[in-house]
Amino acid sequence: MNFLSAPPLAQPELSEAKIVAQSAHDCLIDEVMTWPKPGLVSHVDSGSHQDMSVSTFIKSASAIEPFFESLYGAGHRNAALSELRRIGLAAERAMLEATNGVNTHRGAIWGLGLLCAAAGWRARYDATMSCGEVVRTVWGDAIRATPVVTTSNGGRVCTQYGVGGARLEAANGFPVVHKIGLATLRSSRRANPTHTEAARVQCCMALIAAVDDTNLLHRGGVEGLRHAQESARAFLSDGGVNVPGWKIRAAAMHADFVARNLSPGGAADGLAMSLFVEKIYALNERF
Ligand SMILES: CC(C)(COP(=O)(O)OP(=O)(O)OC[C@H]1O[C@@H](n2cnc3c(N)ncnc32)[C@H](O[C@H]2O[C@H](COP(=O)(O)OP(=O)(O)OP(=O)(O)O)[C@@H](O)[C@H]2O)[C@@H]1O)[C@@H](O)C(=O)NCCC(=O)NCCS
Ligand SMILES: Nc1ncnc2[nH]cnc12
Repeated sequence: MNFLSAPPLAQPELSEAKIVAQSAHDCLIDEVMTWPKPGLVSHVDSGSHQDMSVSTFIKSASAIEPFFESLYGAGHRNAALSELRRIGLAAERAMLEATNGVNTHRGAIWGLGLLCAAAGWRARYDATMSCGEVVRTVWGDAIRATPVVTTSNGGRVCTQYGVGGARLEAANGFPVVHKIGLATLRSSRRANPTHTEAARVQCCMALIAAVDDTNLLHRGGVEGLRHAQESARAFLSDGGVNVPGWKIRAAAMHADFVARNLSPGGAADGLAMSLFVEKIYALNERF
């Protein structure tokens, strides 16, 4: 259906919006409760971070959940990016209040927020499109037209190193989330349906190998990014989580990233987003 000629506005089913927001929240929790993720915060330790722990992430995830519901509603009424931005900025303020000023989930608010809006849009207009395709088709041009913020860590390194970062990933419809993250989760689950944490670790490693993560560039420059990507590729080509001893190898990689102060925050967001689209497509029949 052409969404510009859609019938008069219908209110989204409240339960759909709540289920989607709760799913986004649960995926953030599943992400942080995954170990070993190199350099990242988990229930085991705080990785390369001094100012946050698992409890900071749990508080942050609860604080931002209501905004995912609003973003679903905004997508359902085909709102412009400026409206999504207003809700996203309010979510960032709620996150900072809950964490005493620590940036836990800015990238996740952006990515999961747009995907929640896409879930609302596709529930109303065209459920055959993936959430990523919806983001690209409906809001992609507006995202591209938004100037790069030169004051954020991500914005600065995007300008310095000529990478696209979180903005371009979104404008392109989150190809890495769908082609790498979701694909890795699905193949890991097929290979070993009961090893749920191992599937998340494998997904995180595949994303580290593929993403030009602006957090890695911010903390380690090009050398840090390359080291992280090569370490993740070596982990995967040595059999990843499908061979005995994988946890020891992943834990050693975690210790190496901590020693180098590297943190792939963009890949962590990508893991939460991959878990989210997997969940949404599985729930699809209910919507
Ligand atoms: C357009 C925005 C995404 C702004 O992005 P920008 O690049 O300008 O700025 P950042 O906020 O610095 O970066 C965005 C975060 O996205 C994650 N990320 C990194 N690389 C990628 C990638 N290649 N693809 C996708 N996502 C990526 C990453 O998030 C994680 O890191 C955060 C911690 O970062 P930081 O504070 O820098 O971390 P530290 O290393 O600890 O810093 P120091 O202590 O050294 O200072 C954490 O939140 C993770 O989630 C990047 O950081 C967008 O945010 C925006 O415009 N928002 C406005 C609201 C809006 O329009 N919303 C729309 C609908 S919701
Ligand atoms: N688990 C995690 N550790 C550090 N940064 C993150 N950004 C998103 N999730 C993260």
